Amino acid sequence: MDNLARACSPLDMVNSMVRSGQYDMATARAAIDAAISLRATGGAALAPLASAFSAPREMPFIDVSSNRIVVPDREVDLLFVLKKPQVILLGNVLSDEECDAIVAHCGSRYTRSTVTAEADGASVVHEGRTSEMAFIQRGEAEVAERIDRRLAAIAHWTPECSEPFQLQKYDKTQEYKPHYDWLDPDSAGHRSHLARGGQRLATFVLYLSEVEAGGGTVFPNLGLEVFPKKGNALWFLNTDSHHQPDPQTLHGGAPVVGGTKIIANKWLRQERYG
Ligand SMILES: O=C(O)CCC(=O)C(=O)O
Ligand SMILES: [Fe+2]
Repeated sequence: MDNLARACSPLDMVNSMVRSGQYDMATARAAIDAAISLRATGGAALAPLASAFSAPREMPFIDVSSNRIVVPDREVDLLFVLKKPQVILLGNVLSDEECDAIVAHCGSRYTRSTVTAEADGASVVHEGRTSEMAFIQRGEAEVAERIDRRLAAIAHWTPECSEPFQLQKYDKTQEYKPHYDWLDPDSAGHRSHLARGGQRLATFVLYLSEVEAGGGTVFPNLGLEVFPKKGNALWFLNTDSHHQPDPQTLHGGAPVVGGTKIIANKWLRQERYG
């Protein structure tokens, strides 16, 4: 109640409770919802108010019980599954035409890629990420909306709880050195990003171009390298089931040796991202 009075966000409080190791996600959410209800009624009674949290369930998930995943507008192939941390390669997620349409839509709007500065959360150029990037905002392109809905169906997670597509274009020698996609709750700079939509629970990397040589997505701690293939999508969970960062998810984009690699990132958040 004190924290609520000091206007900490409900999500911040839930994440802190879970990090303390004393509560699981569901218990922490229920406790914060109850405290909010109590506060709204002046402490008189527990009114059944709507939850402060918008996410539909605890974690996004992909159904791996069958080798084909059927979503309303496509049949997707399950190519491999790594159990822990969960890394899944999906085939036939996008058609060639869809990949080309997304790339064409972004045309020449790329700028040098940035990373989030730990000190203040600013977007800064970094020697570890030498690619160029472009964004597709929500509602901007029909093809992006369609793929957004498809990914939402595959991952059982509402598109509202995800970031807009971020494209990355790597020419020869360009790379993204190993890093984490999760936001670090102990970094002042990341906290402002966490305040908008919460943690990045899962990542989709959509491969939009064929690459002649190099450019694999590498996981140094797992001894894994996934090579880009147009229309495929790589998925991994960035956190455990309690939404806590998983250090095993260290990954990067290896230098491109021949051709141009273009990917679209889609990050699924804990809460509505807007
Ligand atoms: O280029 C890749 O394969 C991975 C890109 C990546 O990890 C990122 O943009 O966060
Ligand atoms: Fe990444």
